[in-house]
Amino acid sequence: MSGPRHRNNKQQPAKRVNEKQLRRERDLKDMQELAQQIADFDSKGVTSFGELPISKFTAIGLKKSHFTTLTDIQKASIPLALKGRDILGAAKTGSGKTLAFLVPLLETLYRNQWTQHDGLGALVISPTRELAIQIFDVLRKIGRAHSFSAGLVIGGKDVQVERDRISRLNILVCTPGRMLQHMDQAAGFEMGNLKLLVLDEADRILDMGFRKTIDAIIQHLPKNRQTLLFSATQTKSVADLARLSLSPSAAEYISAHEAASSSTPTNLQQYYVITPLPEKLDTLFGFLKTHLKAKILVFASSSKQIRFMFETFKTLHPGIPLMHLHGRQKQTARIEVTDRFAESRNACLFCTDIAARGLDFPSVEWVVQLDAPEDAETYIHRVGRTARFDSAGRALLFVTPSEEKGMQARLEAKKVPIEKITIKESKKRSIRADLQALCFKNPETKYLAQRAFISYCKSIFIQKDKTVFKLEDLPVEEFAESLGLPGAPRIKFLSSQKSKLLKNASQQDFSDSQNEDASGDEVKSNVKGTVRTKYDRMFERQNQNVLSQHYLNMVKDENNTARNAVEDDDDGFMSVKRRDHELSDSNASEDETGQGESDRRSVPAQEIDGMRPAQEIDGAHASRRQAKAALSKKAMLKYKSNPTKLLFDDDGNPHAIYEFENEEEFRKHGEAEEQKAEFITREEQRMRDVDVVDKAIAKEKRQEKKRKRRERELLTDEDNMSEEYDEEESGGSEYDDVRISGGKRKKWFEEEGQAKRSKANVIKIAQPTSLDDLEALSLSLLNK
Ligand SMILES: Nc1ncnc2c1ncn2[C@@H]1O[C@H](COP(=O)(O)OP(=O)(O)OP(=O)(O)O)[C@@H](O)[C@H]1O
Repeated sequence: MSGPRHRNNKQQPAKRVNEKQLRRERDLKDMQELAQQIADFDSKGVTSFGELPISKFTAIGLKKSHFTTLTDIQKASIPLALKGRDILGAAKTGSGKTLAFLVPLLETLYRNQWTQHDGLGALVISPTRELAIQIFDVLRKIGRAHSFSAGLVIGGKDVQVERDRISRLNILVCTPGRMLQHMDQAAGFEMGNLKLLVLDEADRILDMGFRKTIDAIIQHLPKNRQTLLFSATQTKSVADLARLSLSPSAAEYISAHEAASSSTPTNLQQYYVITPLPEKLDTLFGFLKTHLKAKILVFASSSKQIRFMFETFKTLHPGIPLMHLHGRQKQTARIEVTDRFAESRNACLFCTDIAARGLDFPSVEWVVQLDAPEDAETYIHRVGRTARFDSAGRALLFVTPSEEKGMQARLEAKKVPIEKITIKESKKRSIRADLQALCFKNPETKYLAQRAFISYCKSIFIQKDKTVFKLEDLPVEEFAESLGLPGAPRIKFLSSQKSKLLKNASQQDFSDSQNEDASGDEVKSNVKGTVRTKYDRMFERQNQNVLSQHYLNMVKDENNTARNAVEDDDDGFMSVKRRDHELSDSNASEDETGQGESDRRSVPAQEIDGMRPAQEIDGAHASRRQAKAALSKKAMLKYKSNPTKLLFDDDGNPHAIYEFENEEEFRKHGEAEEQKAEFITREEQRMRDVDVVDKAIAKEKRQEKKRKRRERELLTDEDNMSEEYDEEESGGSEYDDVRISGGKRKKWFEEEGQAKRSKANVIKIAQPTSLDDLEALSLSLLNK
């Protein structure tokens, strides 16, 4: 080894120690200065991040991410949070709450000189995976100059891999369920040092669905931490705050827009339209057809409806790229869809409420709520996916006639300015016949339609607000028809709690009782996973050649995917029994409730338009198991005599099998085998003839329907053409929306009363040119 090198080696560590020492002293000095600046800081008149007493590392991250000016909630909450106060922050959707908690988070760890060896310093909890991912992305951007380690704990990934990394991280962004799993299972996962807890969408996290999980997580956390709660619809519940060890008197309640006249963004235009349930899909399809260049989010109440709409609309090609997002998808699919929609310029995303909160998709123009939200808070979050930060947006809510009054009152009470509109007849598209054809051709589609039907009914059944959502008002037969089904599937409400209620109560009492009853979540968990219908079993069988691989994958996906706590689940809650076709499978004749078809008939059930709440089989004292045993097929056999085979004649009268002819007479006609062959040929021919006649009748009916539809369209087109022309002449309206070639704007909907006004006292008649036209004209005049 050479001398000089040896000398260098000795000098370098000493120099390094010196440098480290100097840096530490410098950092300490910076930190003390920063602490002093924070203590002295007066937030009045502050407008930019540059004026805040924050570290240069956070300042670099903010600058590189192009954040310079503070939003209202950031101005109001960041200075207080930097001083170490607990915050309950409420501000409109899209107003920048994420930075309002992420900036103080980074600063807290920085001022505490947090290192890898200090373990977990900050925990951010989000109600959905998508939102957690988004928060994590923002954290990475603005925290890029810091040296903290951060991780995302959201499920859908290998637990072991997460577990190995989790204990080395300083910041975690998580969803409640997965976080608790790690807390309970990861040995050496220490949270005793935690300095800061953030609950984004706090009201959602603290509500029924997550209550137990959050309580369990909080038990693992130290009490002397700082807590920040943010949401567009904030909780002020003292009980909630006590659970988080927040004292309402000590915590700062910041409502950035409390004095505002509306609780939704000012640059958001909001409309509602009364749409009877059976017309919803037609109306939506018409809407999409007239907004092909827009970026649209469509909310429905369950993943089954989303899947049905997505699969069928995809086949019907409205002309806009379609995507779907719900909690039953695999995590990779969810991420892929979210990214794809974020990047799209024009697309329609069908989604459940997993996309209702916090998601920051750029440039969404329309939020359409196909199904009314469960409450005004959910409405506010859903519409908040558009008109974010300083951009504009529009929202359209579909309400059924029976929901209108209640929903309007709820929204008014929450300061939501919403305007009623009606849809122009000419812009409606009926897809009912197409859906019927799809269901008829494709058992998978029919199955999806049935599931969509059930889950919609269930969503109404479990709604807490019974003044808005009335199960008994659902036009079930028409609704089923609108989905392409030949009849309404019968639905049984299987919860024993409900059936006990039913036994003693009238239908009205039953509805009322739901208000006091446990939440939907509890209803779900009572019976979750316990009931499979014969159809479920049929579709699960792998050798079913009616099933495509595509459908099998869908079923598999459904079973494999980790269930999101926010998501719907009608498995085990209601069962479906198709009226239109029975399966001969002997297994299939009994569903998992133990009630076969005959038994079901013996149950005195109250039937509401196709929906049957089931009652306990044998009075209050018989247990389900006893009832099941008593009614099992085997048990029933002993009451039956030997079976007698019957034949039915053409008039439907039963005859014993040998009643028609004795053996001697029979043999006179020739050899049995020959007679059999003859009989088969004859019957086959007969079937073919009948088939030809049936097909001809069906074709005739179809043509007749088509002809009538064309006539109707012709008439309304004529009518609307002149109507549109009138509107154009009169200067159009603020709702003008769709540009057609040649620069003329077409309207998809019109103001309340507009249609009536323009049609009043005038019957516009197109010049009849053919016999068909004449017939259509006389029809229309008769109808006026
Ligand atoms: N100070 C700022 N300057 C510029 N853009 C900002 C600023 N703060 C936030 N934004 C942008 O505004 C949009 C909305 O922000 P953010 O997602 O934090 O809103 P939010 O209040 O959390 O909304 P929600 O209630 O829906 O969760 C984002 O695209 C974000 O990048």
